[in-house]
This record gives sequence, C-alpha cells and structure tokens, in this order.
Amino acid sequence: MKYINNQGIMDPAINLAIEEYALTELDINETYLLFYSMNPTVIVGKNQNTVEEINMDYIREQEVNVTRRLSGGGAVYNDEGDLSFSFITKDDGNSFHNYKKFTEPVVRALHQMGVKAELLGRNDLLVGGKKISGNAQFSTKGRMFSHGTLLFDVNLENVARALNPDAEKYLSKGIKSVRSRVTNIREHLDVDMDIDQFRQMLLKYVFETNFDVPEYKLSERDWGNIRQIAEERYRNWDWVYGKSPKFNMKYSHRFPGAGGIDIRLDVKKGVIQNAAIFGDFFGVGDITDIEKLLIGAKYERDVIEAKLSDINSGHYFGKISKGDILTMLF
Ligand SMILES: Nc1ncnc2c1ncn2[C@@H]1O[C@H](COP(=O)(O)OC(=O)CCCC[C@@H]2CCSS2)[C@@H](O)[C@H]1O
Repeated sequence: MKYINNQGIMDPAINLAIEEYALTELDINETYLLFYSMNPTVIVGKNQNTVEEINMDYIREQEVNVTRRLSGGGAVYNDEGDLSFSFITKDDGNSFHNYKKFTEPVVRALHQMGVKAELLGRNDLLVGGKKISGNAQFSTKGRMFSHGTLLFDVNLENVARALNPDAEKYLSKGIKSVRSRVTNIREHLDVDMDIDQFRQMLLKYVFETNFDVPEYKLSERDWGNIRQIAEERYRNWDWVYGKSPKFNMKYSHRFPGAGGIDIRLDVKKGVIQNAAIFGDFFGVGDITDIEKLLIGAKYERDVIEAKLSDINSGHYFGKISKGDILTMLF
C-alpha cells in the first residue's frame, strides 16, 4: 500500500481528480491511500439531481463549491475541517460493497484515539448515535475505490445550511440523501489535536508504522493529467448539473396585492424542455413569450437572469418583479 500526498490541496475538483487518476491510470496492482480536505463544497452522488440537494441561495452567497463524484449515495458538505479518506485498489470480486473492509482500519485508529466509532447501517460511521463519516464506493475495469468523509472539525451549522431545505419544489427519480444527525470527531478525542496531527495518527495506525509511510510521489506528468480530469469532469457544468436525472420543478406563490403565480418546468440534462406559467397577476403581455424565453435555456440562475434582463416585467407580470420570478425559479 502507498500513500498519495495531495500536498494539502483544498480544491475539491483536484482532489477528486487525483482519486480518479489513481483509480484508472496508476499501477493496477497497487493499493493507494489518499486523504483530502477541501474548501466548503457540496459533493453530490453520481445519480442525484444536484439542484434538489443544494441550497442554491446559500451556495451562491457563500461561494460554496458544488461537484459530483463518481460514487453513488447522497450529498455531503465538506470543508477544511473534514478529512476524507480514499482507498483505491483492485476490485478483486469481494471487496466492492464491502464497507467494513475499508472502514475497519479507520475505526481501529479512531478507537486508539478514544473515539468509539462504529459502522452502522451499510456505510455510516457513528459515535454515540451521531454520524461522523459517510462512505461510498465506485468500481470500474477491475479497480475500485472506497471513500469516506471524516467530520473532524467541520462547521456543522453550514452542513445543514448548504444542503437543500426545500426539496418539495422538485420531482425526480434522483437518489435522495439520507439526513442524519452529525457530530465532530474532535469533540470525542481523549487528547486534543489538530487536523494535521489527526491525519498523521491515521497514517500511523493504518500503515502500522512509526517510521516513514511508503509514498507514491505524483510526477509532473501525473499532475498535468490530474488538472485535465479536474477541468473536464469535476469543474464541468455538464457533469455537475447536466448529469442529473430529468426533473420537474413546480412552485406557486401568492404576492399580496400583486396576484398569484404558478411556474412549472421540465428539465432534462440541466436544460429547460418545457415551461408553463399560470396565475392571476396583472400584466397585459402574452405570457407564452416568457415561456418561450425559458425553453432551451440552462436551468441556472445567471442564465435565466440574463434572459429576463431585456423584458419589461410590468408588461407581463404587473407588480411581480423579475427578482420575485427568479426567487421562485431557484
Ligand atoms: N461531511 C459529512 N460527513 C458525514 N456526514 C455528512 C457530511 N455532510 C453531510 N452529512 C450528513 O449525511 C447526510 C447524507 O448521507 P447519505 O448517506 O445520503 O450520503 C453519504 O453519506 C454519502 C457519502 C459520500 C462520501 C464521499 C467521500 C469522499 S467525497 S464524498 C446528509 O444529509 C447529512 O446529514
């Protein structure tokens, strides 16, 4: 087994690209262990509807990254206080779907530090009934990875804020996240330490050595390929949003003194296929103009805002403003 040092990079796209690169391009007979932390990011599962999982207003205001991973499961929020681990190895036919195999060394290490973690359900690590780690796996062409978060010292209020509070707006066949109560590992340690020391401890216990951990050093060529994967996949709108299963958006709202409005959209590959607007608002314009404007556009706030910028909203919506419409749509 070899350790891949990500050099403290906090960019989620680069970290997920290192993982993918180690999975598909490095020695097929080697097991690699990678740790990463990141700037605030929501990572959705492979088969999720991204907009259904994230709190779009919060993500926008706080400039939280959003990306999609290769593995399935629900959406998590990570920041600099999370230490995710990934075992990248051979898919030997009995390791895939075996969460215990990969979480056990971590659980053992946590026990050494006084943290009574246990694997519960299929893929969560809990301490005192609260989640400290969510795990997921991915396998392709005889290789696999098993990765998990470790809530070491994450801002837990932001975990709740960044994940979508109002998913009733959407209807899709996307995989839904399983909400849990969460806690930070740091609160349960025998002896306090920071996240760097925590990583050192994990390395020591996982590799069972007090000496140097065997390391695979990423070459310049590796880094070049990793940057390319980061751009092409983890920073690519088509992957992060467009890959979502098709969904319907429906939202009704009554504005006192200005009328009620009901908007429905069909979205496929992130693009609006159909739009229907109903209501008893007080405009004179033909509302199908607005519906036509929306059809074919990416379901993305900046795109729709630009599309609406030229219209005279009073003409169509009376006292309901463009800002109100945007708030309803996103
Ligand atoms: N960072 C983090 N760690 C643990 N649990 C979290 C985290 N963020 C949110 N949550 C809680 O888990 C549920 C979602 O649980 P759910 O079971 O739906 O999804 C998962 O656990 C997926 C784990 C993916 C792990 C990858 C490893 C490296 S990159 S991401 C969410 O609603 C919160 O209640």
